[in-house]
Amino acid sequence: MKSQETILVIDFGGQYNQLIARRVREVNVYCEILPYDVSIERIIEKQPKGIIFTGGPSSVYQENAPRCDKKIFELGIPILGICYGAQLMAHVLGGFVEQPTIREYGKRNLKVIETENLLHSNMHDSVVWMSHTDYIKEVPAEFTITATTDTCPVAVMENKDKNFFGVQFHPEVEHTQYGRDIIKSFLFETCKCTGDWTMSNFVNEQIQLVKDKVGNKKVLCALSGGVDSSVAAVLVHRAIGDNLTCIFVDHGLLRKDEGDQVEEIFSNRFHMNFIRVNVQERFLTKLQGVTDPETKRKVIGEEFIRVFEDEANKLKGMEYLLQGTIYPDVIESGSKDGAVIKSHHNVGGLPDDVDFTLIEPLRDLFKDEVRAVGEELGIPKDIVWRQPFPGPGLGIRIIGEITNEKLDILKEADHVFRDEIKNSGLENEIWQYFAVLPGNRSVGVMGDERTYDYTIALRAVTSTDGMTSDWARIPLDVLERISNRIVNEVKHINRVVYDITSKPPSTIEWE
Ligand SMILES: Nc1ncnc2c1ncn2[C@@H]1O[C@H](COP(=O)(O)OP(=O)(O)OP(=O)(O)O)[C@@H](O)[C@H]1O
Ligand SMILES: O=c1[nH]c(=O)c2[nH+]cn([C@@H]3O[C@H](COP(=O)(O)O)[C@@H](O)[C@H]3O)c2[nH]1
Ligand SMILES: NC(=O)CC[C@H](N)C(=O)O
Ligand SMILES: [Mg+2]
Repeated sequence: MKSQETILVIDFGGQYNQLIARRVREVNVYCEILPYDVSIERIIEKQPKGIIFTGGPSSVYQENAPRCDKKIFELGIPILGICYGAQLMAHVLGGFVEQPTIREYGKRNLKVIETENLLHSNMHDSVVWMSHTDYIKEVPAEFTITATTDTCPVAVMENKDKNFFGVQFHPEVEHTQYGRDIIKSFLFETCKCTGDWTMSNFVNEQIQLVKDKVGNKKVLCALSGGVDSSVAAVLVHRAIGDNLTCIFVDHGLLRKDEGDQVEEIFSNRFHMNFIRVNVQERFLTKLQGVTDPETKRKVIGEEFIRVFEDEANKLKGMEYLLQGTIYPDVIESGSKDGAVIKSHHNVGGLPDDVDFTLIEPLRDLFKDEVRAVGEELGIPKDIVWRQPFPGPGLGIRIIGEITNEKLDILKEADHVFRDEIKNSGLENEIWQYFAVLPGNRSVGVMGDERTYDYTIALRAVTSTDGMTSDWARIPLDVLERISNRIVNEVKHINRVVYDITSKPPSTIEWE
């Protein structure tokens, strides 16, 4: 049972739901996102201090629009509705929502009529960010309108007695001038949160939870040497010591020399049971002829589990599987009514028949929070700040079929790229950087000869949590050096391109 103050974010399918969660957590208040049709019992069980309804693409007056249980308004818990969430609140409590002739997208000037709970006097007439078609025409009884815009008669509505608030704009996005203050005001003034979500509390609580759950039984840890699984392993090792055995799978889709480096670090620097399994051929055979990205992910996800099962059989008595799954893996693998962006091998890519009980202590955390836990646990900085590397590895950085030849080319090109980033001192400024082999060939000329060879795409992004990202502004002379070195040093590459798309609309990995 979690002891910290909890805010529930009820998901109506909005684009910014994760941002809402981040805004809450970054002021040290724990929150969880739940689907709109979550049962009222589940909500009560979580004992939330407050509830936030997200935006969403539907219109509340449509027959099959997503709605939550009406009883949510009878729990005596403060509710903040954002956009669709505000419209839903108005609709359910007896107001009126309809489609106007003018839509509102982008920045608007908020005119404050009354500075009640949500809007302190310093928020007068500020800029807010809107993204809606429908609007609240009439507020329910006992609600007052506290702010408007030129085109929106109800930009903020409040029922002070019940602590219900509706905002038509999006306080969670940066463009809303006082967005953070509005959310803070809801959390600290209205919900009376104190901000008790800290990483040291989290660590102690998780250690206790793992002890209670596992007792004297044995746990197998899927360890990649990456940030998430290293943090998960050290945390669980604190709880159960030598009953933990880490399995590192070398599936042949790792970067140049990575297998040896991980083995070296974990056998020498950490005092944990560590086993490296070399199953390069096994994975490549399974992946033969596979070109579809989702199929690749599922094949890799399944093979991971089969390898863990084989190892567990050898070791005997392993009931639990510890994975470094984090929140974005879960979100991107698809929520209810949300789209499946890509099946992360450790979540959506898992086979249905898994023999283990999973332990995933980091499942609710964003990447920057995982890093904070790592620091809290005293894990060396080079591991905590290592760039993320996906479990399916180079398998999802080779577009189309994976062959030994393509793997060798990609490993070399990626190595040059990383080496040059390091040489230019940009290592800590870029969140993630790697090479991709798109698999197409094009014509070039080298030493007066025609070539018909592969292209390498470079991908480098800045981000805080991997949920959104921008392409890194690598200086042109650095790019030039990288390109020169790759075409000179890596056989079968005659062209280098740089990916300049943000996420969204792209994703960080190409598959
Ligand atoms: N080669 C591997 N061997 C064993 N387990 C792995 C391997 N690759 C991934 N996993 C498991 O899958 C989980 C998810 O992989 P993911 O890459 O997201 O996390 P990570 O490797 O721990 O951290 P990072 O995101 O920093 O790379 C890992 O936490 C780990 O439990
Ligand atoms: O362990 C993982 N298993 C996966 O299947 C997977 N797919 C993407 N990633 C990593 O997640 C972050 C976001 O990636 P995308 O923008 O490509 O979805 C980036 O950091 C990616 O490297 C994965 N990690
Ligand atoms: N962003 C939203 O939540 C939009 C709500 C609703 N679909 C509208 O267009 O008004
Ligand atoms: Mg990884």
